[in-house]
Amino acid sequence: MGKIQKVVLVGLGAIGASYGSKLQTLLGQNFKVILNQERLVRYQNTEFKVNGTRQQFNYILPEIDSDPADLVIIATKNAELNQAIEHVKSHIGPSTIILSLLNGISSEEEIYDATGSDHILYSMCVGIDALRDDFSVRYTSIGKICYGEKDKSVSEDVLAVEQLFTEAGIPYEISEDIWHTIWAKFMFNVGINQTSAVLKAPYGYFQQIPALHEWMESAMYEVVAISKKAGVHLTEEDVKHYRPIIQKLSPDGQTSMLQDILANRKTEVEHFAGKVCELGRKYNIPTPVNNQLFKMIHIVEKMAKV
Ligand SMILES: NC(=O)C1=CN([C@@H]2O[C@H](COP(=O)(O)OP(=O)(O)OC[C@H]3O[C@@H](n4cnc5c(N)ncnc54)[C@H](OP(=O)(O)O)[C@@H]3O)[C@@H](O)[C@H]2O)C=CC1
Ligand SMILES: CC(C)(CO)C(=O)C(=O)O
Repeated sequence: MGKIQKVVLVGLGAIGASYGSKLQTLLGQNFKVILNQERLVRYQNTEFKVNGTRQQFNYILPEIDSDPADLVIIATKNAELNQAIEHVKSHIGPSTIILSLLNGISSEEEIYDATGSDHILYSMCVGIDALRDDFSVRYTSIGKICYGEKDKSVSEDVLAVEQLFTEAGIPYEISEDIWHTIWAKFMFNVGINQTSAVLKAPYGYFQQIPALHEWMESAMYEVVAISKKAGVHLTEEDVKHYRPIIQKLSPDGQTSMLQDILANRKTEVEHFAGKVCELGRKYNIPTPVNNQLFKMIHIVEKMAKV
């Protein structure tokens, strides 16, 4: 892969719009956002703002016939991933790099199953406190995108993405062991996203209330136990690594799962507690905290519909 010139994004939400606005500024017409017909009507008639600045995104329909993109970025929620893959498929050629910014530990495998692509870089973003309110996205910290090859090689694809992110001003880190990094992030989401969603607690409460912090970490330690059986070997150090990161987040900021609850959207609980409980059963490891969180979040989702 030479220089990345054409980028396609699917998922213009909190994450997609935050990083996408930087790519839009760098690439102009060579940065496209895929929307299906129903979304196109909604988005075309509305101003889209990131941190208060109007964005002129170039929207295209999934079925538009075009040359493959150099890079496809997927930034939907997990529940929308299958549909998003269908929407971008016609933009994926034999050398198109694919980057999935979704939380959880399964999106890259799902993308591989659906596309058979050999150019999927494993990735995730951290430290970003983006908030979405319909067509307005705001963040105080853009965090960084961590990515890499699952086999830890520094491939041409890795270097091409590095050049793009540098030119676009997107903070990034080429992870030495991206699979470990993704699992560590998964552990963090299992803790903070789920407890924040149940208590409707923005980050400020996690910064100030030790008992809440402890409850969050009790959910994370269940992931640590499972990771050892799964060959990833998270440790207490991985849990502690997130403590200063929480302190730096905006006190009013909300996890993506809390944002989903407040906006009456389906959450990603199946990909967090759901996955932990599934792996706990597989490896015979008790997961009482996540069992409760799984039930509670489903109840909270149902309460929104009553
Ligand atoms: N928000 C955050 O701070 C963080 C989120 N994450 C992770 O990043 C991922 C994305 O989260 P987030 O940005 O918060 O999610 P959002 O819900 O804000 O954004 C998802 C976007 O995808 C769009 N979308 C869904 N399906 C399609 C489709 N088929 N075609 C085109 N667009 C589609 C949605 O459009 P519409 O609204 O029109 O339905 C929405 O704009 C999640 O896995 C989350 O866990 C990771 C780190 C931080
Ligand atoms: C790490 C955190 C909590 C914010 O970047 C996140 O991944 C999310 O909100 O889903």
